[in-house]
Amino acid sequence: MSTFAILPVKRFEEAKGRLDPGLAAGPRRALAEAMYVDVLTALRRSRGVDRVLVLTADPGAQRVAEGYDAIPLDDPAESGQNRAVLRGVAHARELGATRVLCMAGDTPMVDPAELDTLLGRPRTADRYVVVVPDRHGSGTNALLLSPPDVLAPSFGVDSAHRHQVLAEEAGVAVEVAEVESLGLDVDTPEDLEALRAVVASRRGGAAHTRGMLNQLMRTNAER
Ligand SMILES: Nc1nc2c(ncn2[C@@H]2O[C@H](COP(=O)(O)OP(=O)(O)OP(=O)(O)O)[C@@H](O)[C@H]2O)c(=O)[nH]1
Ligand SMILES: C=C(OP(=O)(O)O)C(=O)O
Repeated sequence: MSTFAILPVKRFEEAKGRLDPGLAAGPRRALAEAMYVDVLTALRRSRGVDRVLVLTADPGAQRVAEGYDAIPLDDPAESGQNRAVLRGVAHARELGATRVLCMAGDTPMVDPAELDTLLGRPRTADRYVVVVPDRHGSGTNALLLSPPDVLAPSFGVDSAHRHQVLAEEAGVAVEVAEVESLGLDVDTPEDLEALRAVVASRRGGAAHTRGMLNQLMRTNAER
């Protein structure tokens, strides 16, 4: 079995638009980059992930991917998460992947040990879909596909339910797996407050995001 992680990353200067105007453009960009590096770090530390494909048109994100032994793939179209993920899935199949873990770059708390538990869980079927919902139970923060083309990812509003319906319509076993460290994706100001709270409540995890938020607090305090 060969598990590839597929990580789509929007250009940092275009990312996290829903955090505007609460967070200025500079900190928004820095947050997007810090969260990406934390997700990439967790993927590289996960024993269950064999390779990481990063789909991005951002030159900085491409360079960081290489530094983490991930494979950067350009995304000239920049036509949304689903199209980017589909390109990554196709490339993963060419490289021999037998399943793919479709991730997002805005889940900085992700814990590699929890990824290993998710990926290592014995499954009787060869063809299956695992949906990891967000903390509201409506979004999809990770999608495990075996084989990689078992289902066309359909990220977006209410995607957790949609992915389950698509799997059922395809006659494929589907599992909804809550993963505590994958519950929080940072899209809205409310998500950002939740992130600040969870970072403050723990000593470890999300090192780059933690550092960026601490720097932001210091900068604001100096004003
Ligand atoms: N490569 C690539 N990644 C994308 C694209 N659109 C979104 N993503 C990534 O897909 C994941 C989920 O996207 P969103 O939650 O919508 O992130 P976002 O677009 O920065 O947030 P908003 O600007 O608020 O929509 C994140 O990792 C994004 O970086 C795209 O067109 N190309
Ligand atoms: C992409 C998704 O949501 P968001 O845009 O809120 O990250 C999703 O949950 O499928």
